[in-house]
Amino acid sequence: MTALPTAFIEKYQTLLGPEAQSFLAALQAEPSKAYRINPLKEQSVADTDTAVPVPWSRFGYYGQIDGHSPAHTTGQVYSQEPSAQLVAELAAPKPGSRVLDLAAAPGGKTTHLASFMQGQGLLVANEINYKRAKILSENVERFGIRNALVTNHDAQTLSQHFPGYFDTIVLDAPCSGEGMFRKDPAAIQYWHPDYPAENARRQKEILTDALKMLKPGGDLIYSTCTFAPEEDEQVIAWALKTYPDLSIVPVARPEGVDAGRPEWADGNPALADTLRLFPHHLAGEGHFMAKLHRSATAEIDQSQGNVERTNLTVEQRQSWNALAKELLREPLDGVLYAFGDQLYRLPEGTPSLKQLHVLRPGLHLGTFKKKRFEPSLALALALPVAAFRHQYALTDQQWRDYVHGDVLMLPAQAKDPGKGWLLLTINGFGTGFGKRVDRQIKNFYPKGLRFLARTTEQDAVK
Ligand SMILES: C[S@@+](CC[C@H](N)C(=O)[O-])C[C@H]1O[C@@H](n2cnc3c(N)ncnc32)[C@H](O)[C@@H]1O
Repeated sequence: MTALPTAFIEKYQTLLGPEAQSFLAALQAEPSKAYRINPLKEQSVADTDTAVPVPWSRFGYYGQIDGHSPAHTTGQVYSQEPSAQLVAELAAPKPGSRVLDLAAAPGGKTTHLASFMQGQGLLVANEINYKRAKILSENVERFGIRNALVTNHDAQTLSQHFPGYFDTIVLDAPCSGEGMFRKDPAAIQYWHPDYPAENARRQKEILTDALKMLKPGGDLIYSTCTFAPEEDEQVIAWALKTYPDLSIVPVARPEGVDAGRPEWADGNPALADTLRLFPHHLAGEGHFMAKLHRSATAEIDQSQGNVERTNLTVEQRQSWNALAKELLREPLDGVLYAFGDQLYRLPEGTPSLKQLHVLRPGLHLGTFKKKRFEPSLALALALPVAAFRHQYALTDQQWRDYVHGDVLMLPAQAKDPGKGWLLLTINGFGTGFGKRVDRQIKNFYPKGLRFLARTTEQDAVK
């Protein structure tokens, strides 16, 4: 591991006293790996190790996920280090509520929040950086999330669209990343003594904009993956002083999780209700989090909440209806919305999308082509397998061929899966679409996602 900066070591020796030695030693140890299973999928995960649960996470287990495995590609699991798994647990949004994940890429908290929402309500997953927003959007698709808008805005611009709108906001703020030191040695290179203070300035700006979007009576979870008091207790102390309608919600502290340190900020005893996760006290990389509540009587600007309506032409509706009849056992309800040649089903109560930079407005249904409609991968990943009329279960080798982009041949002895569009499954989970023509199954796995999946034997001789 890259050596820790001397100024960093000295800072934590001063803050932690005799405890610093075990903290600094923990930063030299191997990182903890974990993942969450996806409750939006209907079955339990057969090929992952669920022996050791992450104690504070409803869906979390210790262990490493192969990013090229069927379990990962079909969205049954999401890799996320253990301490980060407490953030969405504090939020635990209700199905049907309005939720914002303001700094969302690559999607750890978004996928976790969606796990609580069960496809009901509106989840806005926003990311300022376009490239990262695209990765976020892919992860939303892979996880089978039906009720998310993925947007690409800075916090200030977003706040103008959604005044006083959200019941729950998660601000997993950009930070100095001291809790990333074990996982990503590059984070050590970025660090310098003024880095936490620089980050704190930006965090206060983003938090100011985030709070403009929080309803009276709503909750905001602020979190960082750093240990620096400037970015943790001191930001919350500043927020409590600046916004008298905010208070810290006391939350149960799981074993191994530390209380926040009032003495590292302005001494406000309420700061002891924030949470610190240290790698020398639990198996996780490190995090800080605070659950803030805005009083129900707070007076702030609130959005009028115009709802977006369908914008389909008659031809587009006919084209989708024809495909839906062939593909699905039951019609899909909800507001259909065309974005250029792409068709989406909006999350319930989606506000006006005008002037919003949206990468994914809800569930992607597919693409209008000349005189036909092509279903999307998102549809295969989001709906239960039983929703599709015709399915074909791939063997492991066929699945490797499929994700590689090859045309598949129906074996002579195979049971007739039907003609036309087929949902292809692996281990009982939808993995994409194929189109059956005679004994061939044409491959519709998106070109940008294709990869070479190795067999376990190939991995063994690697
Ligand atoms: C800690 S990461 C988020 C990790 C994510 N929540 C997850 O769990 O996968 C912080 C994110 O904030 C974004 N960011 C940076 N500056 C921002 C700003 N001014 N407003 C909003 N987001 C910002 C970064 O691009 C980065 O993706």
